Amino acid sequence: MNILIAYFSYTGHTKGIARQIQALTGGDLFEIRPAIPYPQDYDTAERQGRRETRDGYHPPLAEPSPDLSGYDALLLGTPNWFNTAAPPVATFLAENDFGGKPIALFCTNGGGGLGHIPADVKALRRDAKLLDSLNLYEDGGAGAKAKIADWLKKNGLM
Ligand SMILES: Cc1cc2nc3c(=O)[nH]c(=O)nc-3n(C[C@H](O)[C@H](O)[C@H](O)COP(=O)(O)O)c2cc1C
Repeated sequence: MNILIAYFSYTGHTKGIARQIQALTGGDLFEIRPAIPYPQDYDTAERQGRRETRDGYHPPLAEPSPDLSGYDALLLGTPNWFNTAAPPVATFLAENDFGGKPIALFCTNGGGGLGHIPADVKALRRDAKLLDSLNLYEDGGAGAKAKIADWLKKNGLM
């Protein structure tokens, strides 16, 4: 099975999870990066993120997405930003047609869990066939690998 692992990460937690998923599945990694990176100062980035999520803004991305036609499933990673997906992930979703292929979300958060991320993803892409989502606190801690493996197995991806 050909798997694409696409993710956005600001402070590195979601990136770390994406790498662990890559090690377990052998899938291809794609980092979703906004054309203009978020400011390094956390508070400034938070203010910008608050504005963008409130306005439903889709920031332009730095690179075009890989050709999705060769993949059987998409594992899509985002931090919880104000209970929704980070804006670059919203751009990625809005710009890409998955043709009904399965999408499994993985999310890292600061205590708010998945928020309404799955429902928001579904609203952006009505054609999406959403599998079970994975939800980890910050970098997932010591138990992350086992949780990731369980989630992959439950979704038939490992
Ligand atoms: C702009 C911004 C908004 C955030 N909003 C939330 C939130 O609403 N709920 C929550 O649980 N965590 C929130 N967080 C914390 C992140 O979801 C959490 O630290 C996550 O693991 C960061 O992933 P990353 O390191 O891949 O960027 C927010 C962080 C940022 C920068």
